[in-house]
Amino acid sequence: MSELVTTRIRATAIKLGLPHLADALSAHLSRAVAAQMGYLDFLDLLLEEELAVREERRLRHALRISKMPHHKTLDGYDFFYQPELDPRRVRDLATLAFVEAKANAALLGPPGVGKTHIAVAFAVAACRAGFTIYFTTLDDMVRQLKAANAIGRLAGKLRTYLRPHILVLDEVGYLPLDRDEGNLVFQMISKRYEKGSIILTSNKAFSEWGQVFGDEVLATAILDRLLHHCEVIAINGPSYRLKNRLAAVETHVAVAG
Ligand SMILES: Nc1ncnc2c1ncn2[C@@H]1O[C@H](COP(=O)(O)OP(=O)(O)OP(=O)(O)O)[C@@H](O)[C@H]1O
Repeated sequence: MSELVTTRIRATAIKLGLPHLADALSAHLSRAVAAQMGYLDFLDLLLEEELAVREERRLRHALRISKMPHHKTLDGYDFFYQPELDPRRVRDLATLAFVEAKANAALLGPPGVGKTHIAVAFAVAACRAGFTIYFTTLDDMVRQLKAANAIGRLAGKLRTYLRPHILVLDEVGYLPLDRDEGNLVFQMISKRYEKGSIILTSNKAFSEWGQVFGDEVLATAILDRLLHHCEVIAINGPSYRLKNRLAAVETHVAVAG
């Protein structure tokens, strides 16, 4: 192909918003010539690669704006460390049927068992599948909603938590809320009810949520909406944060003995 035509295709690709195709054209041409590729295969290769590059860019952007603290996946989760947790159940949930159904998932258990890890793994899988995610701790969300409410901007701020397909609500129960704060959480949960998924993590049993939200009636109303369509996973095991420390102590005891 003449240099003139290549230059024209590159310019057209840029005008059409296909910058990767423009960049990679020469390299692809050489490969196509070397492999004696047919016209259709060549076009297929160009379009597939443009799509892959776009998808990668979309994913990077979506992960960045999700505010997730990391992007861990189930591949990095050691199920042997939590033998009471059924890996099939967790992997089933990672297929995201509950997200399609606009249902919720709750991960309950003591500190360090990997509740956030698994919540993020679900969210990363969902992000790959094209769902939008927003990650927050309960405490941070309440602070943001309170500040917005104080200046008459509650409705706008609520939208941050209502818009994404999935809201990851981390660390429910770590700090108790007063009744007004609990009420802000209720507003968010009732507006999301059957409209979008919440994946939450909590170190408190549902029976203790009255203390978390500063009011038994309010906690019941929140739980009623949250649990109507909800997958609950309880992880009862040791903290992974202590794994190496416990192993070191055991070695020390064995050596000393
Ligand atoms: N079974 C596991 N396999 C691999 N890594 C794990 C496992 N469990 C936890 N971790 C890791 O241990 C650290 C703590 O886990 P994570 O924050 O998910 O726990 P958590 O249950 O949410 O704790 P907390 O309630 O204190 O926030 C993270 O780095 C996480 O990736």
